[in-house]
Amino acid sequence: MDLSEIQSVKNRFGIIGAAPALNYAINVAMQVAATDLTVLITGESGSGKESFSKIIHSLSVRKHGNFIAINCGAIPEGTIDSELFGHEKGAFTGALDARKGYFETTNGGTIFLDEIGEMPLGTQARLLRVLENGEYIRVGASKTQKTDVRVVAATNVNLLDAVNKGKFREDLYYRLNTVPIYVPPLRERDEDVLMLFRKFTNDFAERYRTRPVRLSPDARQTLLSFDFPGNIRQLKNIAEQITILETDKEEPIDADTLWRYLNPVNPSSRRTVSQALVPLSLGEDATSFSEREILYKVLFEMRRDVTELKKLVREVLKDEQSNHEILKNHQDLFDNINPADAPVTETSRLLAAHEERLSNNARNDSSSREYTPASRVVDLDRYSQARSQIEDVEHIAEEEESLSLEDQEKDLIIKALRRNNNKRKYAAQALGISERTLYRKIKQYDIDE
Ligand SMILES: Nc1ncnc2c1ncn2[C@@H]1O[C@H](COP(=O)(O)OP(=O)(O)OP(=O)(O)O)[C@@H](O)[C@H]1O
Repeated sequence: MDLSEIQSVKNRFGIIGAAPALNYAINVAMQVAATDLTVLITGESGSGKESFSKIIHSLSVRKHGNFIAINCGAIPEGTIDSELFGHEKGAFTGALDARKGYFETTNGGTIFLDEIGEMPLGTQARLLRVLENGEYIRVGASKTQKTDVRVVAATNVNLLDAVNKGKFREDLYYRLNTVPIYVPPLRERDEDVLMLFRKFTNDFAERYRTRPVRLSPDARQTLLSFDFPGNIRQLKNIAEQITILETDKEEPIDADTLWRYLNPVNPSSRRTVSQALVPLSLGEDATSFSEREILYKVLFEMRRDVTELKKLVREVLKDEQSNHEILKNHQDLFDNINPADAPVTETSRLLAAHEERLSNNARNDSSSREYTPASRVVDLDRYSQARSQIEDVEHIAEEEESLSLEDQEKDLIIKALRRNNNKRKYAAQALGISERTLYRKIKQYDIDE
């Protein structure tokens, strides 16, 4: 194993970590890239499987061909055949034109089939055929076509279990598994946790124009002992939350504060570091725990946002109302205030920063706004509106509290979908869950899109 070559691949693909199991997996990917073999990447959700498919494509002779990543769990069962293999005009209701599938458009390149365990059995039969001899048939066609595509597949479920349950074809499993690559979970890469945390907090500090957080020795131990059911994706989310919410960057983050981010559902449960090693969800499988924990975290974050926002607006209202009193009693004096001399309170500074982030339009408008007593009265109207909006938010938050966890989950998903124009990919990103999980939840809760 040439460690310097492995390091250069890590640099090129932004892979952080030095755990031997990670180096081994990268080495296998580098070796297999040059061949045209089918590769199956296994590893828990969020462990970083996608980069491996890119390494394999980029270091192969197909590097100038197309690379396409498809999440099999995110495509509805009724359309996956047509997406992958294309269809003829009139093949089904709504097929107004013939359409090429990904196996046709990626001819000469690589297809990454993520969440392969979610592929319906009928599609598995078509995939096996294309893997065996490059042949496929468009939906609704009778003519066989040929393509030359390399397949890299990934799964975060045990495919042999799926084979035993009759959900996955055994012949396809062995065909895909020609070369397996195992991406280790974060808890098996102790030495990488601190390195990744530092990298993520530095990157987010740069993005949000703040200083990177530091961890106390106890907090570092807590991070090292945590299980990370959501793996690197979870660590990255936590690093982002801490960077934004822990505004006091003078002191290092202590273990209790860090624990609130690691376990927002039950923040008071941390007593000793060793307790962090105890499974948190006996009786629940790791996947459902990780999804639930992530959704809890979203809820927690929303609550915290609402609380922060309420605090902010109350402070601004207080400031503005007392200024309004002064304005009434000392109109003459106030008229003479030079805008440049006006005190800038911390809350108004925060609000301004918040406004700036929220809307470019606001930034454009602000240049035409003048700081006069009249405009401050108008501002009071704006803050009254803001107050009533906050009351609405409080009302919604109260309603949310009265909902069951399932209802809250459903509600969150509906809101995320609406906010993202029903684009599942972006809604899933906003919720911090995979597209496959989102798709399953949409079906589970029977959500209309
Ligand atoms: N070694 C790493 N260094 C830096 N970032 C990483 C590393 N591994 C993963 N990430 C980041 O973690 C996130 C999750 O990784 P990725 O999407 O590849 O996981 P996955 O195993 O494909 O998950 P899923 O099975 O849910 O699709 C991504 O934002 C990715 O950039």
